Amino acid sequence: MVCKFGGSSVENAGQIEKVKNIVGDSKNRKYVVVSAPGRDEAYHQKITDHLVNLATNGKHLAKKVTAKESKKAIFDKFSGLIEVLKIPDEGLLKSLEADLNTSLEGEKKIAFLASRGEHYNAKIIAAYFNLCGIDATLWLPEEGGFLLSSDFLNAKVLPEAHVNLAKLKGCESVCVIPGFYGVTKEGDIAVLSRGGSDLTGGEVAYSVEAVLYENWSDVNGVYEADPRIVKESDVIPRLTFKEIRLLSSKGFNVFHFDAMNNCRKSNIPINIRNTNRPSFAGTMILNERVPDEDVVGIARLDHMAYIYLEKEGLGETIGFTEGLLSIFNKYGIKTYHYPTDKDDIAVLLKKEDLAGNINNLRADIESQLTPDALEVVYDVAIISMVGIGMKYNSSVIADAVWTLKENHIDIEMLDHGPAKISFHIGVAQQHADRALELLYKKLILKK
Ligand SMILES: Nc1ncnc2c1ncn2[C@@H]1O[C@H](COP(=O)(O)OP(=O)(O)O)[C@@H](O)[C@H]1O
Ligand SMILES: N[C@@H](CC(=O)OP(=O)(O)O)C(=O)O
Repeated sequence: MVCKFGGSSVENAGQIEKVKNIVGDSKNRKYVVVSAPGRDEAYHQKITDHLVNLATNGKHLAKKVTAKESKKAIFDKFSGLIEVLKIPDEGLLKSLEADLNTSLEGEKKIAFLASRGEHYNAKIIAAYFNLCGIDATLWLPEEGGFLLSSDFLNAKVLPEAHVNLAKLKGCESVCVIPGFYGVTKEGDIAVLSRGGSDLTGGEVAYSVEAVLYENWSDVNGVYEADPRIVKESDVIPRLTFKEIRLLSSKGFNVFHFDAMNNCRKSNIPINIRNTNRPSFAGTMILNERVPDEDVVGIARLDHMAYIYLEKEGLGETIGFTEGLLSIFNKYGIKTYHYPTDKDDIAVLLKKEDLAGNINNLRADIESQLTPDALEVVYDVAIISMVGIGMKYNSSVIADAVWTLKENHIDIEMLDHGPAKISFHIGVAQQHADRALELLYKKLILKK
């Protein structure tokens, strides 16, 4: 079994003790992937964010934490862990200090520093396991060869990484593996996208042909809707890979949406569980389940915008959509949906991605595609209903539309996913919380 423990599960000594108990509870928990500690005590920021803030000279954290303050927060976190867990220091803090003063520059510096949270946490956790009588071996990506592409801040896993990880198969002791980072063929440290320890866990599970990938966090499983907004929301016992991929790409931040790809191919189930409530079964993610309900989860993306274009016959012009998307690509802007019709198209994206880009983007679209009209609509929330049962009952779309109409909430956009297991409704951001609650009550709570 592979177990990944997220930042909240390894945030402080008390949490790390819970992790030790969970790992010690079953001999099958052989591969333990750990994140950087979650939030620090002084600023309540993730240690990874402090590390990026240090690397960017204080530009990363919005609430004006200086690079010096971040450095202190990182140092305090690790020295606190070493002290409370009674880890023999053996130069750990000296080596951390040296790393924090790296002479690297640019993206290499950001990636290297960002990786230090996982690096030092794994060292501390492996040492702590051994102190507590769990025979543990530390497997470092730079030594074992978790090989990544040279896109330093959003690296991709290379096939050789699987070959090297597979060497861990049959390992006698518990292998402690830092998540989120790896090494390029040139020997530089690179990181996966944010939340990437989930990805490391998935790659390990695939490589060692695990029977189960446990993903431990601070929630009882995947909830039907974000539990911070919809209080009545309950844990979903079973989800398919396709459903969780849709939900997590649309705002369910509990699990990285690319982390299940290899598990899905190899039919390795993923179990989302709570480190603070290990007796709860959590959510099981599988290739197949019985669709007892139409809508199983409702996700939401906030503060979106869409660019609306009108031009006669654009829907039938070969290459129009491709040309449009390549313009967004040029500015590094991620696009979400692009519903299209005979004479118009709308492209959904994050409002924040337009900041600083909108003038140039508009100029490029106007000169290259000569639209008759181009309008930008800001502050839209996209609510996504997902469930394999919808394939057999699309009348839930009518229920959703009627519920919003009855409550005087205008629909800005409606898009039915081609697999017929999702549909997306855009509403003004100001109505987002109410719309989510109303849709939850109508489509899920009615059960
Ligand atoms: N539908 C959902 N179900 C469960 N958690 C959700 C959902 N949507 C958003 N979340 C958030 O995801 C968080 C867990 O993911 P994450 O912050 O990555 O944890 P970790 O740091 O332990 O990896 C929860 O604390 C919760 O606030
Ligand atoms: N620490 C990294 C990687 C990660 O996966 O973290 P977490 O498990 O806390 O989401 C990040 O913050 O992006």
